[in-house]
Amino acid sequence: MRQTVLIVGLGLIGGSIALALQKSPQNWVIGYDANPDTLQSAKVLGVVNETTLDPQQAIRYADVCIFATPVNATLEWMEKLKSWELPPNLIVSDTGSTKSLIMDKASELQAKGISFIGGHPMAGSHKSGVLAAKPILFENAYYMLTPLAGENPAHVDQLHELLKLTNAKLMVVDADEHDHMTSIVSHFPHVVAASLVHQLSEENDGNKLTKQLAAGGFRDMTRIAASEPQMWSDIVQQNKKHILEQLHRWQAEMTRVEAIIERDNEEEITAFFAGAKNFRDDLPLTQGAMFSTYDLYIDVPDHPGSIAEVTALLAQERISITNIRIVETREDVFGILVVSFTSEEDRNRAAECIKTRSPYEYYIA
Ligand SMILES: NC(=O)c1ccc[n+]([C@@H]2O[C@H](COP(=O)([O-])OP(=O)(O)OC[C@H]3O[C@@H](n4cnc5c(N)ncnc54)[C@H](O)[C@@H]3O)[C@@H](O)[C@H]2O)c1
Ligand SMILES: O=C(O)C(=O)C[C@]1(C(=O)O)C=C[C@@H](O)C=C1
Repeated sequence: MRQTVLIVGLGLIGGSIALALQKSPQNWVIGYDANPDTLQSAKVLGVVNETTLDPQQAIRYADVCIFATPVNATLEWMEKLKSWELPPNLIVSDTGSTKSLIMDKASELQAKGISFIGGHPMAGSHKSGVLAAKPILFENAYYMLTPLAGENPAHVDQLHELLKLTNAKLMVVDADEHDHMTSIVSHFPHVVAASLVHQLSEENDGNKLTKQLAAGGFRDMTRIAASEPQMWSDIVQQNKKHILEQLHRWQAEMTRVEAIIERDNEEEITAFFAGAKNFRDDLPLTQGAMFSTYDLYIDVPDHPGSIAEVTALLAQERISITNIRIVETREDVFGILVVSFTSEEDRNRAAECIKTRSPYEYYIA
């Protein structure tokens, strides 16, 4: 079925959806963004088929409209829709990280005969903007849809079918349940990461050496503190109830940890870490293909050709690499080479190849 899709907000998420939808020649993607530079880049990079400066006009030709704007801006756009002239059978969706307030607003739209099906792909990055957009961002990630009771099932099916191009795992959930679940797996961790960075910043005021010592542990715990501030401000405002609930649980947890450390009982302290490790080891951490979990860390020396040597060995074994990057563990030392694969099997084969055919050490995180 030929479809015209209007995407409002062409950053990391809107741009990635636009690229994924263009995999089918049946889809024609029109893009709008409040930032003229983003709009220009989206056009030049082919992130969309066409751009518009007037979404109110462009929506008249759309079958589907997706808002991929920060969640407070999405509410504003939804309010505007009420007075716009819309085509019959238009399906409106969004990609927002919160769902309750957006679905409350969707009920107001439904009362006016506008079909709004909430959406949220559970993949992303601390990177933002159109330049970070990738068509594979959502591969294998969960993509939640939150249709209202009384939504036209044919519309849900149509949106589901369209979004299959993202290769995400689509599922339907209740909006409040969504906000509860995402508060612990996503929203509250962003608050904790930002607070840890604030804590380091204060410590660093006392001793400037402190931040130089931050290594892998601090980096891994705080990567998401580099995310887009406006986006997270909106999310925290919209999911205040559930985030505060998690924060109160965290305060109780810190009191519990404080008591464990005070008691100074080795067995109890080890059990505290072991309990967390056991649960963490079994987590089905699903991520977009861009951020594959099948990573191999290889300690390569800082001399020309060492990276080429590793990639050549893997190529000889016909093992495909999805990503390759260097992680800096220290400012003054050449980093660790992180090679990503699409499956555990490929990573195991690569590990065997590095072990038997190279002098380098490797580890799997
Ligand atoms: N970043 C993630 O990891 C992630 C993952 C899933 C869902 N989301 C959600 O998707 C949405 C977009 O996030 P993102 O990461 O793509 O952000 P982004 O900052 O990369 O992109 C947002 C885009 O929206 C544009 N914009 C801002 N206000 C606008 C407005 N009023 N009208 C039109 N355009 C406007 C910005 O110029 C920018 O290009 C947010 O609602 C976010 O909660 C983000
Ligand atoms: O990977 C990251 O950096 C993200 O923050 C992505 C992340 C998450 O918390 O997992 C962030 C917000 C979303 O709504 C979905 C995914």
